[in-house]
Amino acid sequence: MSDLFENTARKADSYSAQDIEVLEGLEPVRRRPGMYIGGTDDRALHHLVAEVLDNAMDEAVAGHATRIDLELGVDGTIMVRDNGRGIPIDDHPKYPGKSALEVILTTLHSGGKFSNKVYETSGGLHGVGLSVVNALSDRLTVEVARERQLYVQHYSRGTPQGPLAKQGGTVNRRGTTVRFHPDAEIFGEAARFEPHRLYRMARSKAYLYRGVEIRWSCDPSLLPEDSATPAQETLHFPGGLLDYLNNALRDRKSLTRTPFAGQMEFPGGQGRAEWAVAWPDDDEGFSHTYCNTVPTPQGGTHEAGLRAALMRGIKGYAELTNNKRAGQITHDDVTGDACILLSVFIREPQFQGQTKDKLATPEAQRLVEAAVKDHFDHWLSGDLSSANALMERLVEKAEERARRKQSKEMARKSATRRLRLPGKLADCSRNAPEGTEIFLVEGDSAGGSAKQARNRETQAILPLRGKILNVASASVDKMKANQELNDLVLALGCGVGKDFSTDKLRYERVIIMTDADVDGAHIASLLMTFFYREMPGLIQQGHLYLALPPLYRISAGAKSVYARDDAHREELMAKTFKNRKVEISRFKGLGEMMPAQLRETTMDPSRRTLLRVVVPNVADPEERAESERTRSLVESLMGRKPELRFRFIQDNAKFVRADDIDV
Ligand SMILES: Nc1ncnc2c1ncn2[C@@H]1O[C@H](COP(=O)(O)OP(=O)(O)OP(=O)(O)O)[C@@H](O)[C@H]1O
Repeated sequence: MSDLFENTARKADSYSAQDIEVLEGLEPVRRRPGMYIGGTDDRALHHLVAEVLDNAMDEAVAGHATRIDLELGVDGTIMVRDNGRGIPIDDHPKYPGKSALEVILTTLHSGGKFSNKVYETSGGLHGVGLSVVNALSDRLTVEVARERQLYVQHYSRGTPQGPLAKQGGTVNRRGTTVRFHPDAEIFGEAARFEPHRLYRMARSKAYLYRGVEIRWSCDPSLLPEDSATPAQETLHFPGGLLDYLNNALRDRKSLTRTPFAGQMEFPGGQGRAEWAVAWPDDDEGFSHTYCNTVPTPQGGTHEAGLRAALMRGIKGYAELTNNKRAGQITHDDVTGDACILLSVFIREPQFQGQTKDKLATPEAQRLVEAAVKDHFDHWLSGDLSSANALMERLVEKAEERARRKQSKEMARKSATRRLRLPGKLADCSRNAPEGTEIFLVEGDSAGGSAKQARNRETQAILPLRGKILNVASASVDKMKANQELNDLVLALGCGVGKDFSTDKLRYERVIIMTDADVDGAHIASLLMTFFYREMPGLIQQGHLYLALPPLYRISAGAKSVYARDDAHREELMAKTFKNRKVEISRFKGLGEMMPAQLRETTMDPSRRTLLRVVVPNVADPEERAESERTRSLVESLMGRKPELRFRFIQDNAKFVRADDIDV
């Protein structure tokens, strides 16, 4: 033991300035690629291409390039070429003797998109994309054709392999070409680009900006035999997002004669939005949104703006046509099953993270909503038969939902009547399970206090008499004959074993509330074992909780506080009542507490602490081993030794994650 302390002490001693690393240049990218491209998996690998393609797109959207080539070579090399201005190759004023190109490729946060001077709206904004791709490629070559000269520089893992070299004159060429091959040290030997993903990426870029032609090509040997992805295609869509939508829908039927599509400049040169929305008859919707041609798979403020405009338009139309049935239509009815394409171009967008999955610019919501709203109103009133067909479907959806809800409530009510609930259950008065809870308490006297302490509307009490049967060591017949367990199953309503279904669960939360002593812990563990074996779904879906009643009341003068256990008591005495004379009373059980105390400490949702009971999920490969461990632990603990059980509960209580604690 003392050796251990000495070693630890020595380690602490030797922790000094020399342990503090400062990562220079592109080293942090290679050391922590996840921070820059969200991981090293397939998605991250393809993100490299997006970074380079986005630069070419920015150049096109800014009006300087009209053509982009994207090529996947047989050895997995990517080439992106544009006919734009070309990355500047003159010396950078801050780094004499180094070209701007080299600075861009070897320095994080260098770029021309921090202001709106060179690019009005751009997908790039952090000035790291190209340097990150460079850092994570074992080979990268840039060619820049500017002012009739071709310049070339080679890199490997972020380091230049020679100076920027003049390669001679070019008459017809201009623009930037980047060729790179991802580093297997980072992405693994098996990492491969998937042609169909790259093709789709190129195609959506072409849809997003009509002014560009993207030439896609890939070595045919890389395509699977029956692949729908072409080896070569020139992508150019003068119809923009409407082309995109028509292509995505193909011959699926829509509720309206034409999709709702349009584009609009934002006032004051703040950018613009383009959209295309269809409501397919089959209700199989999707939503693809973009900002400055960067896909935002998690949506964001621009998408929220579009959804709000559509919702407001529908509500307005319902009012205009005096449609009384439309009152219950929700956002989800309007846009949940729609096919949505939205592309915005705005200055200085704010995204979440370098992979830019979600747009966070707050104004985007207002801008998009205002841009779309009038168009939508006109569109609805311009084709009444389409508008009415759409309204009819939305009303149907809302009514269907209301019917389902009602029948669920009815089922619960009639189930209550039919079931003849156990006589000792003090049920709550609310009919729907949402927001309700049932407390399983130990014995009639605790049950009495709990009944007085509860909120009648949402809290039900089921007192269980004495120790319930230990299901881990009982036969099925014995279990079926057990009155306490039968009452419990009846009260919950959700069935048991194979018949279990959370849909029928009569309460949102099932809370085990036993005394804060060894006996209480034993009963709690018996109940948990029962649920674990007979209603595992109840635990997996997060319905089972443990209440944490106090064991002590500590008071001095008018002030009193409650402590869960001995350690908590000591902590409170030291913190709250330093050197003061205190009176400590120990509760013999919940039945001894005043209802007001029980409410305040254990039952009132706004003041209590609950522990959610969690188990590893056997269906999840990563949790399977852990799940197996839990199973054998329960089996072995629920046999003969109460002390072990008590420890089991305490240990588990300690391991509950913070987000599982419901205060
Ligand atoms: N194809 C290109 N044509 C012209 N300039 C380019 C091109 N690619 C990159 N650049 C210049 O290099 C700079 C740095 O590019 P990089 O990809 O590293 O970052 P970014 O695009 O500014 O921002 P982000 O990190 O968000 O992608 C750009 O801002 C632009 O000035």
